[in-house]
Amino acid sequence: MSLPDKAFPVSWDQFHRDARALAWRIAGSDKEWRGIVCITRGGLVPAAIVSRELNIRLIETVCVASYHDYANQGKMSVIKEVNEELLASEGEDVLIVDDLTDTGKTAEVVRAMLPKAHFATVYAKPKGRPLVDTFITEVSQDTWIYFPWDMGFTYQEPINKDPAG
Ligand SMILES: O=P(O)(O)OC[C@H]1O[C@H](OP(=O)(O)OP(=O)(O)O)[C@H](O)[C@@H]1O
Ligand code: HPA
Ligand SMILES: [Mg+2]
Repeated sequence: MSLPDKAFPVSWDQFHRDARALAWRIAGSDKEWRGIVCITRGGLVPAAIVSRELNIRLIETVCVASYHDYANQGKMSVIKEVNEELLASEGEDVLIVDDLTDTGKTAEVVRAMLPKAHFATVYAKPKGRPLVDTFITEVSQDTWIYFPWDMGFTYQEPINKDPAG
C-alpha cells in the first residue's frame, strides 16, 4: 500500500468554513440552480452545507466508489446513476458537489453523465483540477486529505522525541 508523503488533516470547523466558502463562490455566479447532484459518499457533507446556503432543496445522488482500500484507487464502480430526467438534461443548471478531486477519475466519469453541469469540490489536487469548475483550496498531489468523518482523537508523537530534550 503506498501512502502519500504529506498529511492534510481537516477539522469539522475548517470543513464547514471551506464548504461555506465554496457556496459563497458559487453564489457569485447569480445562477438559478435546478438542483444538486451529490457524489456519495464524500459529497454528502459539502452538499448539505451548500444546499443550505444556496437554498437548493432538490438533491440527487450519484454513487461512485474507487478507493476500496485506504489511499489506493482501484476499479471505478458506479453503484447508482442519476435519474433519467437529469440525464436527459445533460446537467444543464445542475450543480455537482464532491469533497475533493484527486486523480480526476471520479470527476471524469460523472462529467461524462452530465456534461453541461457545473462541477464544484471543496479541495482539488493538480491532476483533478482541470476537471472541476470551482474549488476552494488546492492541495499537492503527494498529500492525503484526512476528513473529519474518517478520524478520531489519537496520541500524537512530539516533533522532538529525544527524552533529554
Ligand atoms: O479524483 P479521484 O482520484 O477519482 O478521487 C476523488 C474521489 O475519491 C473519494 O471518493 P471514494 O471513491 O473514496 O468514495 P467515498 O466518497 O465513498 O469515500 C472522494 O470522495 C472523491 O469522490
Ligand atoms: O486525499 C484524499 N483524502 C480522502 N479521500 C480521498 N480520495 C481520494 N483522495 C483522497
Ligand atoms: Mg467520493
